[in-house]
Amino acid sequence: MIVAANFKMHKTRKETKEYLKKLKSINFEDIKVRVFPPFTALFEDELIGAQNGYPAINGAYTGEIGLEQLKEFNINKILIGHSERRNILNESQEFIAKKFEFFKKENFEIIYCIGEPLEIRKKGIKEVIKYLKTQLIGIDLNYQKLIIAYEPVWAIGTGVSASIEEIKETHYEIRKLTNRPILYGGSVKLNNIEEILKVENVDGVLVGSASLDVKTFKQMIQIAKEIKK
Ligand SMILES: O=C(CO)COP(=O)(O)O
Repeated sequence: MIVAANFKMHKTRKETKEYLKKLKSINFEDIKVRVFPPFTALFEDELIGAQNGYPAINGAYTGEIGLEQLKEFNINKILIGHSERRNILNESQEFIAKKFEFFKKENFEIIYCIGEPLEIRKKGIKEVIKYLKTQLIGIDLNYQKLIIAYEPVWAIGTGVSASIEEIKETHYEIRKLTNRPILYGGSVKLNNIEEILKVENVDGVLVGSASLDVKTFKQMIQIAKEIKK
C-alpha cells in the first residue's frame, strides 16, 4: 500500500524539513510513504520525490529543472502527467510521454497521473476509459517502477471525492490495462480514506490538501496500516 503527499505549490524548505521530521516519528511498517514538495524544498530523503522535471540532463530550458538538479539531491521519484500540469501548464500527451520515457530510462519511480474531466464522467464509464486511454498513449504500462494515480479532475481540490462505486469501476477497468499499483487521488480526507483504501484494486492514495497538515497525514498512514490487503 502506498500513501503519497502532493504538496503542490505549498510549503517552504524549512516547513518541509519540519514536516518530514514529524512524519518520521511514526513507524510506517509496510506502507510506502512518499512526499512531493515544491522544487525549492527538495532535499535528499528516501521519502521525497519531485512534482515535475524536464526530460533532459540540463540545457536551455528556462524555468525548468532537469536530471542534473534532481540528482544533486539523489531524487529518484517523480510525478508525471498531473492534471494541473496537463490543464494549467498545457502539457501535451506527447510531451508527457517524452518525460515518462526519459525518467524511465533513468530508472525513476514514476507516479503517472490520469483522470477525466466532469463532462466525460457524465457520459459513463465506457467514455471515461476511452478518455483515460488517450492519457496512456506512449506509456509503458509494464514498467516495473510505474505507479498509476487515477485522479478524476472534478474531484481534485473540490472536497467531493469520486463515489466508492465510481472508484471501484474505474480501478477495475484500469487493472485490465496494467498490473502495477493504482492509487486514487481527489479529495481524499481523513473521513473517507478508510473506505477508499478498502476498495478492490485501490493500492493506495495520492493526497493533496489533506496532506498539508502532518498530523492528518500521519493519521492517514495509521489507517492504511490497519487495513490488511
Ligand atoms: O491532485 C491531488 C493530488 O495529486 C489531489 O488533491 P486534493 O487531495 O487536494 O483533492
